[in-house]
Amino acid sequence: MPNRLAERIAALDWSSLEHTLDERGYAQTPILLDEDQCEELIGTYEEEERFRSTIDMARYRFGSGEYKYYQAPLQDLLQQLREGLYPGLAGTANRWLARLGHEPVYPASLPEFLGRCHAQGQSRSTPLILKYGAGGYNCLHQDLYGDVFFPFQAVFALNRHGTDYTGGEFLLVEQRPRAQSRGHAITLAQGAALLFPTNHRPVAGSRGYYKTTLRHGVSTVASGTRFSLGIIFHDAK
Ligand SMILES: O=C(O)CCC(=O)C(=O)O
Ligand SMILES: [Fe+2]
Repeated sequence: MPNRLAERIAALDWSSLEHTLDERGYAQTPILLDEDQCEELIGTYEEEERFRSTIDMARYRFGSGEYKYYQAPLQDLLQQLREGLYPGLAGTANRWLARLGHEPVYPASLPEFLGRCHAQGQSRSTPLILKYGAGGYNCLHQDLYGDVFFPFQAVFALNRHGTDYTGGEFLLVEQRPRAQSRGHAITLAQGAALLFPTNHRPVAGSRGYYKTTLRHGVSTVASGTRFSLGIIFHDAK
């Protein structure tokens, strides 16, 4: 059987994604995971041996809901997504560094980048699946798990907004220097990903680029159950 996920990843229009990332800071991909693949991933949720840890978000006051970090080695689907999305994002990560006056630091491939994480003692796998029931939410946060971090991450909607759940919009809040913050509420199609900055982004100002700080979260799920998949590229301490 042809590997359709690999084809869909290979067919991504990076010049358009890069343009959108540069202009808006975040970009949605077309549908990369079909319904069966989304269901397969949701199905892993109860298979405890696949995970290295389970977090009850209320316990840490992260929100209300639960998430689980997949144990390495990742299943093919997750490995393909993580490796396949990395190179296009690394180009933008390096371009953004240049805009802020820094040298490029992100290597071209995920294995090289993970090698750096591991050399810094960050070797715990970070891709995760999240589940929120009615009333669930995720407080605004950043996912930095050590000194080495990749400046983009991806989140996939695994089920259908409006059908499987209502509410539960993805939230991205951009804190501008000496100005009020701007919020974006985003609903993703099942199987599509949002690519967004983990930490900062450069914005064009009248005297060159300045840096804004981004945080993300999820608004309250009004009804149903919402599942999502987070692809974080750096490993954790
Ligand atoms: O459930 C969501 O959409 C947010 C997930 C999240 O915080 C992440 O992937 O880092
Ligand atoms: Fe997150």
